[in-house]
Amino acid sequence: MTAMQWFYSFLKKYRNRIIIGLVVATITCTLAIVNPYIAGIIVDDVIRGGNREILPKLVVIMLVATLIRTVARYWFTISFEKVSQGVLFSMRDYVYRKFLGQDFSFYNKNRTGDLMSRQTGDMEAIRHFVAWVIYNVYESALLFSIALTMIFVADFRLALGMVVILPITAWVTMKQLKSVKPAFHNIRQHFSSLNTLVQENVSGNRVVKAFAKEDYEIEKFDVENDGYRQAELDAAKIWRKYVPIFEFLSNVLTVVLYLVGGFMVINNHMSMGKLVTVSGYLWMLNNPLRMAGWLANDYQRFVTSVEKIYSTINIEPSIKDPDNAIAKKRFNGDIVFSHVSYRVEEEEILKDINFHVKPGQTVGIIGATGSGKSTLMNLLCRFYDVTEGEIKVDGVNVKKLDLFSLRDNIGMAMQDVFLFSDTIEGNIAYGRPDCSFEQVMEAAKVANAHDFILQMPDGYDTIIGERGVGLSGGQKQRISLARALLKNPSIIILDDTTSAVDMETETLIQNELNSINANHTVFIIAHRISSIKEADQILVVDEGRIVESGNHEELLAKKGYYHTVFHHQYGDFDQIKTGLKEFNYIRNSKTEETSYSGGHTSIRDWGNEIG
Ligand SMILES: Nc1ncnc2c1ncn2[C@@H]1O[C@H](COP(=O)(O)OP(=O)(O)OP(=O)(O)O)[C@@H](O)[C@H]1O
Repeated sequence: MTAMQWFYSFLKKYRNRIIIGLVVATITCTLAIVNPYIAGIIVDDVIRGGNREILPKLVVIMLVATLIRTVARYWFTISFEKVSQGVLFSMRDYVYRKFLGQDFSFYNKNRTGDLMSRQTGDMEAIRHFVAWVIYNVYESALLFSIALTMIFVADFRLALGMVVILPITAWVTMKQLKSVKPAFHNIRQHFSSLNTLVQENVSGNRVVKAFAKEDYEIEKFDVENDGYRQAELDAAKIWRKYVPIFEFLSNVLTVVLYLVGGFMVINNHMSMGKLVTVSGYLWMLNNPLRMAGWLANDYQRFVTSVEKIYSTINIEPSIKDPDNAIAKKRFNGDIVFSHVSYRVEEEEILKDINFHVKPGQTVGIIGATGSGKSTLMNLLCRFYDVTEGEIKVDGVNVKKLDLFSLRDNIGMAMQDVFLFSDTIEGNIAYGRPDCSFEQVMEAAKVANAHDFILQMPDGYDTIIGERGVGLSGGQKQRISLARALLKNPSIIILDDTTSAVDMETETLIQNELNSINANHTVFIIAHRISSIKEADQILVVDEGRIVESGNHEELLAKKGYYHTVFHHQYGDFDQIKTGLKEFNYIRNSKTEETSYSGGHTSIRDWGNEIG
């Protein structure tokens, strides 16, 4: 399918309405011949022939024709506006769905500003084409043809003199269309870049301010802004060259008419009334010629926008539902990674990963930054596909599973927390909008968010900003955790979810999680050993490989990577033991309202205290 065929598929729905609109436009164009024609009769029969009694009748006909033209024109312009809005609505919806259906790779490659431009500026160019350009092109061509026919009827020699203009006009129009095309592509490119810059600066305004980079960003914006202005000027430079040509051609018509026509009237080859009639048709010839340049521009803008949108959405996502996809309401959470490797171009991100997680188990994943921990989970969720090996959930390769079913069974609290501009309740209930308020509260309690939410100005109804502005990092993480838990999924993925909360809160969250864990397979990605120590299985990832696995005690006994990290985080073990004894002594001798909640403090807390 070409870009134009794709566009036509939206227009098709309105074919009847467009045809009716064009029929009405035909009527208005045809009625345009009435007034000049009657003007000629008035000159020849009323003024020169003295037949005054027909004058009122002629005037009434002129008025009625004008009235019908005005009403009909109003009707069909509104009709085309409605069609354009309808086309735009369906197209915007389609493009939006396409965007949402795309995979992570699509969003890695496309800038947000570009995608925004497709949905705004490009859509507007299409709306303008449907609402205005279609009927104007039709009307111009029709008016021109009708006028030329009428002049032919009046006097074919005069008409032949005017026809000479036609091939020249067609040639100039084609030339303009061809030369403005790259200029409009350039404009769209600059518009997208400008959009991207504004979007990034608005989203990242805190970073800009924190680094006092306002001047730098303004300079960058000025460069883009100037680029956009220049692109518009370059395009204008091209099409402006053609405006005087069309203007000249339309004036040539006037000159030809009065020169040839006047000559014929003087030599009595044509009546004065006919010359008046023909000169009345002149605007019907001139206007289309003057409009030709503008219409060519608008058409080219429209073509560029359709091509841009189509090329953006005409990318098949590499991750999609397989044929005969297997869907399951609830998975047990049995997960097997078997010889899984993941490569991006030449870079091996994950290499020969093997592990088995039984339903209800908790798996801790630890490793240096950039070692591939999040990628493991991205593969499980099929945000990307493995390049080798396979991942099975409940014995079925994830590539054979229905994507919705797979992802609906996974509750993920991502490393990079994104909260919507909505109430806290709305954010937590995002995955289960039909849940009750009590369920929202329950999830918030497990995520240890309930208390701080109640302290917010409107509690659960507090509106939080686009990126959760107004909340601390730890608070955002806890809302994101509550959002993941509320789905009650069979698989929970917590990617660095408690990195920004204090140790005490983390302990509380872990205890709450432990109480609900039986029904869920849980993955906890963390840098702090404290977060994963209790896990049934801990995977130590280094440079894309699992270098160690086992539970906490087994890994310590191995005296490998995990052991080293443990000692980095907790210092000397014996010293910790002694320290813990002292700490417990101090704590027990304090009031019961010690800041460390009874029973939750462990070696790791102490380790961090002294660390
Ligand atoms: N789709 C991708 N395209 C290109 N590179 C990728 C892709 N996915 C992952 N990577 C790269 O793979 C490496 C591992 O990334 P990953 O996010 O899994 O690390 P991580 O262990 O979770 O790190 P951190 O602890 O900092 O979150 C990084 O170098 C990352 O840039």
